[in-house]
Amino acid sequence: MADNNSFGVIGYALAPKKQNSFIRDSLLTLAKSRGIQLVRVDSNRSLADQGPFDCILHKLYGDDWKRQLQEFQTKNPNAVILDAPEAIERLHNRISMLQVVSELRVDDRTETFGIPKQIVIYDKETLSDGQAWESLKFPVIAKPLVADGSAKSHKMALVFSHNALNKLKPPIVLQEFVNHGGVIFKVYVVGEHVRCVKRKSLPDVSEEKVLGVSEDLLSFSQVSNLANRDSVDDDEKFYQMMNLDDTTEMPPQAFIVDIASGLRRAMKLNLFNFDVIRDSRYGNRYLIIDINYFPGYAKMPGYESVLTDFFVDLMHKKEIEAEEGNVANIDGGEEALTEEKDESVKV
Ligand SMILES: O=P(O)(O)O[C@@H]1[C@@H](OP(=O)(O)O)[C@H](OP(=O)(O)O)[C@H](O)[C@H](OP(=O)(O)O)[C@H]1OP(=O)(O)O
Ligand SMILES: Nc1ncnc2c1ncn2[C@@H]1O[C@H](COP(=O)(O)OP(=O)(O)O)[C@@H](O)[C@H]1O
Ligand SMILES: [Mg+2]
Ligand SMILES: [Mg+2]
Repeated sequence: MADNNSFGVIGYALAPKKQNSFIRDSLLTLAKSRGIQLVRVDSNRSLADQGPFDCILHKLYGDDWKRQLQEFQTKNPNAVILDAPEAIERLHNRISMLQVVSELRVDDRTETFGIPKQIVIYDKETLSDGQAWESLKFPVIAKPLVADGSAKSHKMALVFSHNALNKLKPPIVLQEFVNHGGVIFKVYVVGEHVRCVKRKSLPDVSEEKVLGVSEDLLSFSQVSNLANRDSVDDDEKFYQMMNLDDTTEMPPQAFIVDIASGLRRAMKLNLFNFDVIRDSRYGNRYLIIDINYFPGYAKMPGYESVLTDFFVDLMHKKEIEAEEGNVANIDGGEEALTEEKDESVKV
């Protein structure tokens, strides 16, 4: 329930692990000091029976949850759903996830970007049919087609030759492995805020290594996320483990911001991150390999103030839109509060 000092109540619906990592006292306290109350949605009760909420922050899956959000929105047309389930769903499939990158244009830069060459395989028969993968250069990374947050959806395999393909279980995406110096850039987006950090990635694979490997398939999972947040009590130590103490140059911030803004608008999402690698063959070519909805923001130093600023901003925009008599859902599209009057509050 809203108290007198509150100008915004945000209901959060998160899986227990996410709740533990994201909803920290430091976030609650800072948000509260700026008039934002974060209230847990009770998963044992219908969402529509709870509130009042100005906004729902969520990372839950399934038809039942989607129905609950719809029901809540019908009952509370002025509430903001962060983000729309239909927009999030695009990220649950590793092909549709990256399609949006191919459609994106960023002008006037010396850097270029794209996605690695990839194909999708739906069944075992296609896997044994050489024609399907003959245009791909090995090694390739086999990724589960579905990216639904399950442990299974993060299980990858580095495949050195086509002989190992029969060990894989479709539906999968086969994506060319691109040498990138063992460093990955993670770009966290919170509305208009964009923060790029570097993390450890898979090491480069040389031609000799490909020829010399005894195993033709190497399985791995969440390489860039090996330090367990819960096992590292000291924030400083944690950041040291996750962020590389090396000399790898960061990509130009303006370039990253352009891509982030383009993705935000195209996907109509406010809360996401994307993984970028720099192709070692060129030095100024960047490849986007993964996009995640509502990622581990708590790993971003100072996440409390970034998220609080975003919530405060959102409430202001909502207030203005309400005065104009034009409120419903927000999406990541367009600039804030544009002239056009459609049914959405824009951020
Ligand atoms: O939990 P964390 O902090 O490791 O966050 C995970 C993300 O790590 P990152 O912020 O990119 O380092 C992680 O990113 P990656 O896929 O590892 O690039 C996912 O976003 C993951 O969500 P899901 O399992 O795909 O639904 C995120 O997991 P959830 O907490 O959302 O389940
Ligand atoms: N095409 C690629 N070339 C080189 N390394 C890659 C490629 N795709 C993925 N990786 C490595 O594998 C890791 C996991 O892949 P990713 O697509 O990000 O899956 P997840 O959703 O589990 O994070 C990346 O963080 C990166 O280290
Ligand atoms: Mg990733
Ligand atoms: Mg991912």
